[in-house]
Amino acid sequence: MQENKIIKLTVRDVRFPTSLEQHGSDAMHTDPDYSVAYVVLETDSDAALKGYGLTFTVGRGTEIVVCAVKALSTLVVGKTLKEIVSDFRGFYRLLSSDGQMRWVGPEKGVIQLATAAILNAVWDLWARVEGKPLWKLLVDMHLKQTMLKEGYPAYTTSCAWLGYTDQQLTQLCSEALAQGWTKFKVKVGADLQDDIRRCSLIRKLIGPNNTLMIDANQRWDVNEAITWVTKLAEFHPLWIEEPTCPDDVLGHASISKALAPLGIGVATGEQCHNRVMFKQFLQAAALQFVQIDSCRVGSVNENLAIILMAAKFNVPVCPHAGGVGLCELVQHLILFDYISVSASLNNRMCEYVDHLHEHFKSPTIIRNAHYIPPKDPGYSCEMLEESVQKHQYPDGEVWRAIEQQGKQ
Ligand SMILES: C[C@H](O)[C@@H](O)CC(=O)C(=O)O
Ligand SMILES: [Mg+2]
Repeated sequence: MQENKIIKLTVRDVRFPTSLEQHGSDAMHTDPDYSVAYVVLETDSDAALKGYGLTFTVGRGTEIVVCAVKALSTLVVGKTLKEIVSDFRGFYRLLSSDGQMRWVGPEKGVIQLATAAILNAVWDLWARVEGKPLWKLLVDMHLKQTMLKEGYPAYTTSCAWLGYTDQQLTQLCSEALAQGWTKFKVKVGADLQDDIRRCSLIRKLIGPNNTLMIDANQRWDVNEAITWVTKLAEFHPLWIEEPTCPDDVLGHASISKALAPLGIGVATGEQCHNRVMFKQFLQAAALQFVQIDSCRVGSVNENLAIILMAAKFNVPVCPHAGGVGLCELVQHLILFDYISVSASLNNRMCEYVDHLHEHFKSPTIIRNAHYIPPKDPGYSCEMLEESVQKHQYPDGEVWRAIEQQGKQ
């Protein structure tokens, strides 16, 4: 953005004689003349570029607001737009909390109306500089910008699949740490001693401040889940995922209740078959992390409903993406959740597994353990035709080769 130094502020008292025809009259304001204190900001960059702002008044008194605008104008003139918008909160406070002016407010009455007129002009100027109507500037700003710049936080499951050896686990986890990953999911549930060893290994590798999650893929019954996870509590997992049968809403509620004092939440959703199930899980406080899945329920439509319900219950959405193509698709949904629904990254992250992306036309882009918003049109579902042909079952060359090997 250009600097756009504000070099001049003019303010005028503009009144319309609406009282003559009783337009706008009410029980208390019987003779309003609709009026504005009208502000124009000029910049040094382009004579045609101006910011226009106003505040509404009802006739007499507008001159007092005009005076207040003039009194505040010294806080604006001489500042660059860049300076203002890079610390808009600071600028807002400068205007609303000026050490001497605030006595005739603070943040109310004439001084507040004057502040509104000036700030409206600054917003107008900014939107014009960006070439957007204000609503679009607002919609696009911050959240979307943050996503475009930093991406959506991801966690990795690829270091600790259940079938990996300790050596693999150590190597993959060390590599992931070096790449900037801070959140790790470990598969558990088959053998408690193995789980203790693997979780201890990972916790040592990642240190106390990184995040660990555990995933049992429905292996236990309810009481078993509680006992087992209690024994893993010393590794401080953020959540236990799919502790039991994915249809057992009340079972999940019992597990949630039992594990809450240990600071462990319950995550589920990858096998939750529709929005009604999610509704019940949410109503029963049976989960603390909603794991939407782009391919389990009825596509975007049903996932939007689930995202909105999660927001209503104030439960974070942390999508499931362990599979082929799931990362590609679900990244769109979690960006929607952040930009248009939750506006929060608190306890939120999207799963990432580092497998098979090379078969997609627009594979996910991960930078510094964050999903970078996809730019290509569409839902990122398109696969490379060559990959599809090679992997088509049972006649694709990959499967034919495997079959041949089996026969030898
Ligand atoms: C069979 C899948 O890999 C499953 O283990 C994925 C999963 O549970 C997850 O990513 O979470
Ligand atoms: Mg899982």
